[in-house]
Amino acid sequence: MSENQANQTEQGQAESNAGQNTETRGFQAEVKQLLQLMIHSMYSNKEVFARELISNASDALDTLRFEGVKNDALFEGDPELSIWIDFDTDARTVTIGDNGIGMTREQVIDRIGTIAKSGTRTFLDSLSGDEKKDAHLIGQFGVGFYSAFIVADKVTVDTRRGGESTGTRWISDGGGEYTLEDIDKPGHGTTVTLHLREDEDEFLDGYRLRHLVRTYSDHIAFPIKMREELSEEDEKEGKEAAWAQVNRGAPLWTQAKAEISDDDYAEFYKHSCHDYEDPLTWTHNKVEGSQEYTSLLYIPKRAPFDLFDPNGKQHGVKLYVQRVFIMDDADKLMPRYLRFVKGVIDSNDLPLNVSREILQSNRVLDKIRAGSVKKVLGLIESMARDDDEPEKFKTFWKEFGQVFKEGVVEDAENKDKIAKLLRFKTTTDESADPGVGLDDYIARMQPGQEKIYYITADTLAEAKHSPHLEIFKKKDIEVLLLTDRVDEWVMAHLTEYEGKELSSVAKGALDLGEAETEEEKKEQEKLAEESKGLVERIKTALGERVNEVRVTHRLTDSPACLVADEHGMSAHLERILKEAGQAMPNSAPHLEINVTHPLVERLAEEQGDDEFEAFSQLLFEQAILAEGGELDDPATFVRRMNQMLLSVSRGAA
Ligand SMILES: Nc1ncnc2c1ncn2[C@@H]1O[C@H](COP(=O)(O)OP(=O)(O)OP(=O)(O)O)[C@@H](O)[C@H]1O
Repeated sequence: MSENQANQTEQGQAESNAGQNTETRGFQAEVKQLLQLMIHSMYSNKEVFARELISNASDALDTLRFEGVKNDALFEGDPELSIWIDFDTDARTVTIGDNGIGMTREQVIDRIGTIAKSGTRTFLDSLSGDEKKDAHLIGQFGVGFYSAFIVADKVTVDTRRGGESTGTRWISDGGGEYTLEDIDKPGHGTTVTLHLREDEDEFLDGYRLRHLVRTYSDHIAFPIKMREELSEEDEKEGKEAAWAQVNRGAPLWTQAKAEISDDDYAEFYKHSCHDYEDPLTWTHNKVEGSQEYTSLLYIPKRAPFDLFDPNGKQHGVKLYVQRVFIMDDADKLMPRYLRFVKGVIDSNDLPLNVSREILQSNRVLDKIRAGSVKKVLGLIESMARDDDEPEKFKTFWKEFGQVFKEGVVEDAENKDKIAKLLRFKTTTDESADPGVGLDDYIARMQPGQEKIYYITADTLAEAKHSPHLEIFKKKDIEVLLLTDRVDEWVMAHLTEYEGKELSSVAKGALDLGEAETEEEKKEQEKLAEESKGLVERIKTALGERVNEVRVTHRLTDSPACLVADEHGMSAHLERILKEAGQAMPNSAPHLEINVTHPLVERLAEEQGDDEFEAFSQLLFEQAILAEGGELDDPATFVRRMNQMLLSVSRGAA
């Protein structure tokens, strides 16, 4: 520890700048709310403050080391990077310091007076006030710096960015405001001083603090130093306690797997990935040969609240080169559909002064990324196969299934592997958790069935009750029920699996292949032949509203349904795109009629042209409604329906 560093543990050495430029500011409303929640709901986990503040210090050291490669002046001649922890029994304070990058005044305002994450307000509004549950939700968010207020009723941050002359002091009691003032700070970096709450004296104890560091921060890559305990004698003689390293200090991923316990892996994860819960699972690999890199990749237990926020910045996977942190821009290391993966990749092949521009298109990085994706897919596969711990895969699918599906579109190279891991609700097994896989579906296909059938809809109820499923129910053919928004998009790219075509039950002419007998096919042809006149009349009555009218064999109970073109957009997708504000050309659907249904038989007997037209329109419009669509002119539909009801009731009278 340098003298500069030691000085930083003492506050208030104001000289020329001290006390100038003082101002009081209010916290952003979200911060206030988060602080209150944190203090109340995290109390049973109050030790997290140490891990969070040490993590921040370690990140600041990482950043300095990265920026310092190009700008040596940032180190200010103090290249030995470390973190230190100290306490003062009389003042009742605990201090955590670092000689990292530090912050300018603007950065302090920006970073510890506001929450930069978008969607925070929505997140906070979703909190229930139920403490136990909220503690978990807070975990999703990442408790961060504010965890200091769990044990402190006042927090002082002294910070100076490397290369700047003036430092900044930030003080707050966690109420609604904080004050800022200029200070002279000899060493660059940050010290956070916690003025402990009344009952928190347990942290004014070297043994307790050392234990915390070893439990939670052992594998932080920088030395964490504390003053050694003095014997009574030494104390009497007024000896200065020496600083000594408390943590192991070697990055976890560089150690042999056999030496690392599950607890070590979990603690490292919580530290470096800013999570409050243990991870769901992980994979640790050392790759040697033409490429040399180590990856330690985790899948969290819970999706972050901003998983679907396009602007949401996830901590993601951090890239290190020869143990020096380079960046945590997850996009370069993981594809979007694996954006929930966290951890570390450490390459021996990239140059240390690698820039973001170089990383944009770099073959070494491309290979590392491809290798890491394979590892993650392997990890998910092993969860899916693991019959001893089925809960893990269920959790994975519940939290990340929707995002993972995007891989079918995004990652052509691994499409088949991804498809194998997809899980669906189906007509046969709606309660399967997390759902039915395509391999299981194929294994129980009906004799003669050649395709994998699916239906897309907004809700499970809508999918299950769709008239399109009637013939499938009759023939006991399983149909996948797809209700996620991404499903339409995913299925447009997943047209085949293991040589079997995937086919929408609401598109194209229905071909059940050999699942239909010759007799059934002949019967259908006969019905179609006999109904030619009726089909022609309906087509004339409906005009442009329909593309084609044909006799169906999909329906057993309903009189009619709509069908999209084989290669066209399904009505469901059209609706999604319209809702998203896209201009849609008006594509007329095909109307299929069930000529054995009493209503259609009755229609065939209708002699009056006006009545026939109104009846046909009704048939068409109820087919739109039955598949979850909206009518362009609902009032006219209601009028027609009422007229029909009246004439029926008059007829009955
Ligand atoms: N010791 C420090 N040195 C430099 N900057 C710091 C330090 N501590 C905090 N900061 C800055 O304040 C920001 C906010 O910290 P905070 O711990 O609340 O969130 P975080 O670390 O970004 O994410 P998380 O909420 O997941 O912990 C950090 O991103 C960092 O820019």
